[in-house]
Amino acid sequence: MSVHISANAGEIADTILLPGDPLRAKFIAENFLENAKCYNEVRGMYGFTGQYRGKRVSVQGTGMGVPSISIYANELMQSYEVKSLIRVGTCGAYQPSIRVRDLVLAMAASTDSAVNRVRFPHLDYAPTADFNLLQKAFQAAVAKGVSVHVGSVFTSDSFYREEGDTTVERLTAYGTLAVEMETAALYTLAAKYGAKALSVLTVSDHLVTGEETSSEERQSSFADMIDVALQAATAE
Ligand SMILES: O=P(O)(O)O[C@H]1O[C@H](CO)[C@@H](O)[C@H]1O
Ligand SMILES: O=c1cc[nH]c(=O)[nH]1
Repeated sequence: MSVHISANAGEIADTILLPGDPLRAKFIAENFLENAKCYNEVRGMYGFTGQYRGKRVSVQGTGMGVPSISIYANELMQSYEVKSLIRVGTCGAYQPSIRVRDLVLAMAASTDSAVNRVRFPHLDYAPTADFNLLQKAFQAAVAKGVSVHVGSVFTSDSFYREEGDTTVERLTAYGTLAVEMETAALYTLAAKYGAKALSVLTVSDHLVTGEETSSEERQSSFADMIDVALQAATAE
């Protein structure tokens, strides 16, 4: 057991999917894994372990934002020796060439979170994805015929921005693909523990064009994202 996860040693696979929403963890376990068993309900942050194409895979909700995912990522790697972590989340697109429902593979993450300024007081650390996972996810997305974009994302501490804030415009001008709230922390912690990490994101809304997804569209694009993530997680 760790502070926020009630699993016994050995109950969590060394490969894990990490949705922000704990109900998405339950949905993935029930619809994509075989013989899934729940190992965590602490704080309603569900975790399950099952099989995907004969391989053991877990799925754990992380909550929203850098502090919340940092708790789960730390405990999964420190107490349960998880080695490969794939975030499956939603993001808001910045670039006009990206459409809602597209997939974004986060190669790198900028952030306005202060955690790395505390960790590295004299430099700007560059949190990056594991290349091998990124390559496998890209290949899986292309093979499925999914519209996929690879590049940098912005991990923001704020879902709602103040009036007059020009962050979106500046990051868009510098080629950032999309905004979400966890990837920079996940990549940094994976580097600390010598683990592999990747964020596979579905575009749920567009911050520049205003385009949005319906709940039915979200469901089917989630399926593409989860399929791509599971293929990347389990490919030899
Ligand atoms: O869909 P999830 O994984 O929760 O990710 C995105 O959605 C939440 C905001 O609505 C933030 O956690 C953001 O990163
Ligand atoms: O963090 C997020 C996720 C989806 N859409 C946004 O605008 N922000």
